[in-house]
Amino acid sequence: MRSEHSTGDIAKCLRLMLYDKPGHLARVATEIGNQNVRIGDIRLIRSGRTHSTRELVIFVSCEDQLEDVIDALTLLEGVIVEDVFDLVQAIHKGGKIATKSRVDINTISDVRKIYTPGVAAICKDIEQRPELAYQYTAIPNQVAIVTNGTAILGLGDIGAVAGMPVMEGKAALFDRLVGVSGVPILIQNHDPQVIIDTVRNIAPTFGAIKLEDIKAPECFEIEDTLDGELDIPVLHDDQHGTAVVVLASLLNATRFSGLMLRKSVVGVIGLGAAGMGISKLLTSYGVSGLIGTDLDADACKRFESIGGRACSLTDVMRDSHIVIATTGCPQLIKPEMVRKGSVILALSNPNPEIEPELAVESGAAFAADGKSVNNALAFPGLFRGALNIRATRINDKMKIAAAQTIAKCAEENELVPGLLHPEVHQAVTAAVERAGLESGAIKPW
Ligand SMILES: NC(=O)c1ccc[n+]([C@@H]2O[C@H](COP(=O)([O-])OP(=O)(O)OC[C@H]3O[C@@H](n4cnc5c(N)ncnc54)[C@H](O)[C@@H]3O)[C@@H](O)[C@H]2O)c1
Ligand SMILES: O=C(O)C[C@H](O)C(=O)O
Ligand SMILES: [Mg+2]
Repeated sequence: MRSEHSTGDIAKCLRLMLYDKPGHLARVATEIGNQNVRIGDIRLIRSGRTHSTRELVIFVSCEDQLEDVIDALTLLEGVIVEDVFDLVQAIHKGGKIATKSRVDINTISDVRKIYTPGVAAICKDIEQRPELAYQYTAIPNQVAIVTNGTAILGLGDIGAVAGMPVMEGKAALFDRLVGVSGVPILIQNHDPQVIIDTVRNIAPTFGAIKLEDIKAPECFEIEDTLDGELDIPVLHDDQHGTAVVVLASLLNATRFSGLMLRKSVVGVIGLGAAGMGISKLLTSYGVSGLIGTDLDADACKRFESIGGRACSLTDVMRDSHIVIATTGCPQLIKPEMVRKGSVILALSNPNPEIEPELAVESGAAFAADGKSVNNALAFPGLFRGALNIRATRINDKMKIAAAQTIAKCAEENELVPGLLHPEVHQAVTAAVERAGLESGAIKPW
């Protein structure tokens, strides 16, 4: 019987002991399908004489649906549900990152070279010529990922420690995609001055600073002050990484739909960190028809100070060719609000303001959510490129070059390429290096 639940994206793993005879696995799969549940990987764990054990990944929408699947399987002859576990929890056990040695330590002579007394000579060399730290330490490849936990995804102020899994995720992507060592720094404090002082004091450890999930308006003061004071790049990913990937997707969306981006009315819903970062980069790119809305009057004022026009949510939805939502409010955009032929980027994570499929069913020409239009397409190459040329900052020319490159890497009819596209991060790195060198974003040594 078909379940009343929708198909979901919570990944669970079932460990099943099954009769090992032809067709039995198919019956199990059919029963799971009858519950409106998709199946992912299937792995053979143990093969016995009469029974085998398999692990099946399934995607459910809620715990009740999982219970329905288990109940249905339990009723099938020759099926024993041995275990059920949550794949997301499983992958987080022990954390996702670690600091590892890059050198072999096999003999005591190795120890004397990498550690005391040999290391002292390197320390003295760096004392004499500080720039040698860029040759003889990990500093130029390390990026601090700094949060105070005030805007973790769209979950709000859940605290810095609760945000650690996101910071570890960003660090894991840094390593995997561009070989940068990302180091989470959790600062449990709301006072912008404390964040500024802390980051300034630890900055010598790093080649760059990535601010993450710090809410508006504090994020603006923190970034502006640190950017002015430090001679390494300081970039708030939620503002600028997001802006780059939005610009990339709009370059493609307007190409596909025949709109002219610079002449389009772009409506921004949610004028916090992401909304303002996006608005500033679009303005710098030459978009002049920016309208926007926020529940907070000060956020609207800030938007107007950069040339946007604040109005109501209804006005934004009615008047915009392109709508970009960054509010953290799932389902804020109702189907009846969607303007025919518009482009809708509902970017809040973990859940968008409107599901892209629903937006398209409701008349949008293109729609995407924050899982695909995600700043992880931008930040690895932005930082890798800046570190490679020892840039002192990541300027708008570098951001626009990154966006144009991401847009070019997309396949026909894709707004942006997949995150694991083999070339995108290398291509963005090269574009950022070029734009940084051409625009003088480097410090003379
Ligand atoms: N896809 C991506 O790459 C990406 C990147 C950054 C942020 N985001 C998402 O964007 C959302 C916001 O993040 P942020 O860092 O900008 O947070 P933020 O707290 O700085 O800003 C959120 C803003 O939305 C406004 N807002 C809240 N509810 C609203 C409503 N109903 N109508 C109008 N405005 C409303 C708030 O007043 C605030 O100004 C989060 O869900 C986050 O996951 C996505
Ligand atoms: O973390 C993400 O997936 C993107 C972005 O930085 C966000 O805060 O939502
Ligand atoms: Mg973020």
